[in-house]
Amino acid sequence: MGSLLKTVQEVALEGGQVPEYFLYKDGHGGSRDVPFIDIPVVDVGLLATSSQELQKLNSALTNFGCFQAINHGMSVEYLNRLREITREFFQLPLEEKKKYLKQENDIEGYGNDNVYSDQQKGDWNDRLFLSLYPEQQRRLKLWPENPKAFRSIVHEYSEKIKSISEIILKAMARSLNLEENCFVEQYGERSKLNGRFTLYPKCPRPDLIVGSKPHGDASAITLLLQDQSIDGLQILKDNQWFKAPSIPEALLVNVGDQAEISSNGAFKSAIHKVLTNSERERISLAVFYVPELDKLVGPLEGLIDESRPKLYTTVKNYVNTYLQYYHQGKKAIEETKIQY
Ligand SMILES: O=C(O)CCC(=O)C(=O)O
Ligand SMILES: [Fe+2]
Repeated sequence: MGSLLKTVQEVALEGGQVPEYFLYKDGHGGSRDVPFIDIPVVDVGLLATSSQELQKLNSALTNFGCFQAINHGMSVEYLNRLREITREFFQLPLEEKKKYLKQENDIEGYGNDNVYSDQQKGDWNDRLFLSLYPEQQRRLKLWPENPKAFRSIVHEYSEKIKSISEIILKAMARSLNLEENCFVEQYGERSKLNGRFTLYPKCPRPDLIVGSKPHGDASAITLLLQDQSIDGLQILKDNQWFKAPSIPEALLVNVGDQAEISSNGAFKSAIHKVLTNSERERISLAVFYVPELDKLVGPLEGLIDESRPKLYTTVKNYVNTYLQYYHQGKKAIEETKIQY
């Protein structure tokens, strides 16, 4: 077992028979033939002053588990530059990318899924996973020196995402009538940002192969920069799959399992998946806001009362728990729910 020996990009380039490891039974690649969903658009610049915008945020996170964040202080040209740099990294020769190869049983670096069992099915993507923040925790050896601007632009993006996520977490608290620092304090001053740059190569059998399996994120919140031209991301709402639109100037922000837990279920971790495409490759850049490892994350006091008891147990280092369950095909969030 261990890591896949080849990258998905290599498998895609070789052509021929796709390894069994990627193939689901008929139709399990998911259907493209589903409607788009109108995910609410929230103006981040208005969250501090407009109660209407705050209400919109609350309703989006309650009903969809996500929103499209606009007016966050980054121009579309800047976001396109990040998309470009992501694409450029994956276009480098394999030998160059392999300098940043993820070691077995590590999660940081360039690679794809660790293989834990014979039953496991592979996601059709390669990625570069990097710890972005706090700065002292960066493993610069795994940060590409090519494209040349990679390190500086990703450094700058980390700082921007740090401040945007704090604005959002504070607004989330206020939208629940809580003191604005409730979430950020629970997650800790040294909460982490992890970046996941992903490439979904062209896929020969989109009907049988999945880009990313259905999942909720293990983060508190995730800020996702989607490919500006290729769709593929789908969101589950009321037990139905919908296509998530990509808005060039927006970040798609979703609730992860840990904000569902802290909000005592007021906000729902958005279940999502990614389809594959035979025509064009797709990239994305997800940044996960993850609490400090030794912080206790549980339903906030102000959200527990007689009519709404504590619905989740308090967790610590949830990402670890999440991964253990994930590889057994189970959902960690389900295991944290308290049954009354
Ligand atoms: O590629 C995407 O659009 C989504 C990626 C994702 O869900 C993840 O990295 O957790
Ligand atoms: Fe995700």
